[in-house]
Amino acid sequence: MKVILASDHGGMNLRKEIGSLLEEMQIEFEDIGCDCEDSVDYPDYGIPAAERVASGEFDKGILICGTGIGMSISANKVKGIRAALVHDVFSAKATREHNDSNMITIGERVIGAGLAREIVKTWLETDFQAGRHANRIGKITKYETNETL
Ligand SMILES: O=C(CO)[C@H](O)[C@H](O)[C@H](O)COP(=O)(O)O
Repeated sequence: MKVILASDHGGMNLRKEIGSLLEEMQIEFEDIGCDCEDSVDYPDYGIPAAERVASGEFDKGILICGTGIGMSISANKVKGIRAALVHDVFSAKATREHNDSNMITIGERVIGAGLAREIVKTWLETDFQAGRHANRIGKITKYETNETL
């Protein structure tokens, strides 16, 4: 599995923590920044990361900003991306099983590093259940490709 990791200035510390987790889990990943002391704009990191997941270069992506919301909005503008904003372990599992989310977004200003690590670990280790959930994702994909439902 190949993972891309990005944040704005509001998510930089948690991004480094999640990078350490990925190393511990021996998961291949690329950290595209930011390397910012100053303020940056989350779409400048979230959209390029999402494009690289949508293209198939990476299997999954993890995006962090202050709340996770800006990154979620940005990533979900990219066709083929299902970015889930998650701040609890139950949702981390459910969004893999039900939504086949290919990106997760987290807010460094919302939860602590310990919970964020549990969330990411659960999210990476949970498989999509397909079945009825695949039909629902198929409808989203159809809408994205301008087909009628
Ligand atoms: O997009 C966000 C809010 O939905 C992110 O949390 C950003 O990190 C945040 O807006 C940055 O805020 P700042 O006051 O510029 O540090």
